[in-house]
Amino acid sequence: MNKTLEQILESSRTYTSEGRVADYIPELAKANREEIGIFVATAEGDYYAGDWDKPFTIQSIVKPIFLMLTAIDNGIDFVKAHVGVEATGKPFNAIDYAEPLLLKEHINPMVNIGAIAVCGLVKAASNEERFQRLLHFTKKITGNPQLEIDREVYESEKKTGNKNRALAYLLKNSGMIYGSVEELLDVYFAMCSVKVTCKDLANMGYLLANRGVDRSGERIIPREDTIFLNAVLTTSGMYDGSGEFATTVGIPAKSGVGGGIMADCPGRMGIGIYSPGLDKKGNSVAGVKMLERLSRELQLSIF
Ligand SMILES: NC(=O)CC[C@H](N)C(=O)O
Repeated sequence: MNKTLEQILESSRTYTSEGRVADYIPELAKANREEIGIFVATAEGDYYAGDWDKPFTIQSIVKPIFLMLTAIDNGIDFVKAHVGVEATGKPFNAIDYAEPLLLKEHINPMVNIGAIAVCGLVKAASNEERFQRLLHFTKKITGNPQLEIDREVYESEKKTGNKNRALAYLLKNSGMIYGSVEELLDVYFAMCSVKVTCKDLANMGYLLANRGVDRSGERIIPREDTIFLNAVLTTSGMYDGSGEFATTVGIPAKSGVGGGIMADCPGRMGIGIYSPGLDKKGNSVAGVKMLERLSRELQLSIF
């Protein structure tokens, strides 16, 4: 299996030069687009190749974590009463929500506006507690108690994240954020800046693949929440590239503008990917290529 991963990685390496690193968060522009890594976590063991241990910020892959903890805290019916599950077909940071569309059923939790809303539904007495709970939960589902925030990326996004600020105020105006907007954005920016590796993402994917039970046998997420989450990831985890990704790879996955992709093949494996060169939609170019090849090689598509 390590040999297969090595081959897939090497044959996808040329695609690293096709992508562009994200620069709308200035600190992310420092990423080296030649880096490329893959990690696969299975019940039998771990397999990896390339820069699987290079840290990068989790960015949008935190969106399923918001959704997971909110679902655990409040139940799926509560979540569905606050946000929708239909793919928007729009870029992840779209702001062109006509007023009639600013209703919960049009707010998808895998794009920025919905993720900010869902972040605010995580149970906590204060936003500081909300952040601590989310970080603790992220450590648990990645199996990595050392996770920390990349302060530079956090400050960089906090300083320049005015579009997210605008989205959050739209939510506030529509009654979808309850407390302080700025404090909630702070939680959102800080959680997008958690530093992870391919291994951390693969462990998170493994948990989803294994219906919420980790490798030590401990149940971390209720089974029905993993089914809900995998369905949402399959239909909207790759932003407005989700349909194409379903046809070429065919497994639940979530990408982030840091260059990471977390994917899982239910019943089989969790996968963590890293390569920071992105396509126009914000998905890792070489990362998607590796997943296409892995899916073909191991017949991963769930369809
Ligand atoms: N697509 C992404 O990874 C977006 C996350 C990023 N922190 C943002 O809000 O813009």
